Amino acid sequence: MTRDDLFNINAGIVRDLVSAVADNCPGAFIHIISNPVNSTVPIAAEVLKQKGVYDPKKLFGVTTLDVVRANTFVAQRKNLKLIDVDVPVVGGHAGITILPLLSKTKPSASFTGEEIEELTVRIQNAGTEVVEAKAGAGSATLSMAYAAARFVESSLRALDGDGDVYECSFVQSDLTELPFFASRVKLGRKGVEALIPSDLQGLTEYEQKALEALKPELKASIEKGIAFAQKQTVAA
Ligand SMILES: NC(=O)C1=CN([C@@H]2O[C@H](COP(=O)(O)OP(=O)(O)OC[C@H]3O[C@@H](n4cnc5c(N)ncnc54)[C@H](O)[C@@H]3O)[C@@H](O)[C@H]2O)C=CC1
Ligand SMILES: O=C([O-])CC(=O)C(=O)O
Repeated sequence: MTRDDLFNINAGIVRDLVSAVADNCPGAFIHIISNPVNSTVPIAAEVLKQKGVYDPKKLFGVTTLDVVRANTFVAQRKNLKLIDVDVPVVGGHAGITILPLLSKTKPSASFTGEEIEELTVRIQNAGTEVVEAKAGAGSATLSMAYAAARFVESSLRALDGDGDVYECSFVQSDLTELPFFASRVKLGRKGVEALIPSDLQGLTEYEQKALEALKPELKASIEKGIAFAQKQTVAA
């Protein structure tokens, strides 16, 4: 089962839950973790638009687990302290749409071409690895909970006025030609305060190619979500 197979079940669940959020707490930060995130976030956006309460700064797809995995695998490979490692992961949250930018790893680390290929594929497939290992009994559970807790805590710090909160998230974006894109964002009291474009500048040839390669799949997933939501009329 892929994240996209979950579309038929989760699209309706996300539509209904977000519709309830729109009615009851329209100003809330909304964190969408249900898969396929690449489609469920656009569904949520459409529902909120239909309800007249869409604030793109407050709608987030939770891709934190991709960063957690990237940091972990890089720390293991390079014998670094996990707490020090930070790898931005951009694009989306499925297969090749997950693009770890290893050249932007902090602290700076060098990788052979082979290591880049191996780590990139491992990070992209880590969720599927767990889904297959559990064979129908669900997906990554504890690591998802950890990632969700981290993102929520960051959101709470931002709401509390901390001026130094950055996370990667799948949000409405103008960093590429796609309407939604995961990148590092600065969080503030009102939600997304700024998208951070610098991670996408000065990419290696490998990353640039991977970025172009992921766009058609990500675009199709976004459009699938929008089409689903536009076919339905949410009760006003
Ligand atoms: N974004 C991310 O990093 C990750 C996302 N996921 C996604 O999180 C979701 C949950 O995954 P698991 O916990 O493994 O699934 P699961 O099948 O173990 O749990 C799903 C839960 O949702 C409940 N549920 C079903 N219909 C519902 C409804 N209409 N309203 C409210 N709750 C409902 C079920 O009772 C069940 O407790 C999946 O969509 C999965 O793909 C999982 C791992 C990582
Ligand atoms: O692959 C899945 O359905 C679960 C998931 O999103 C992840 O573990 O990243």
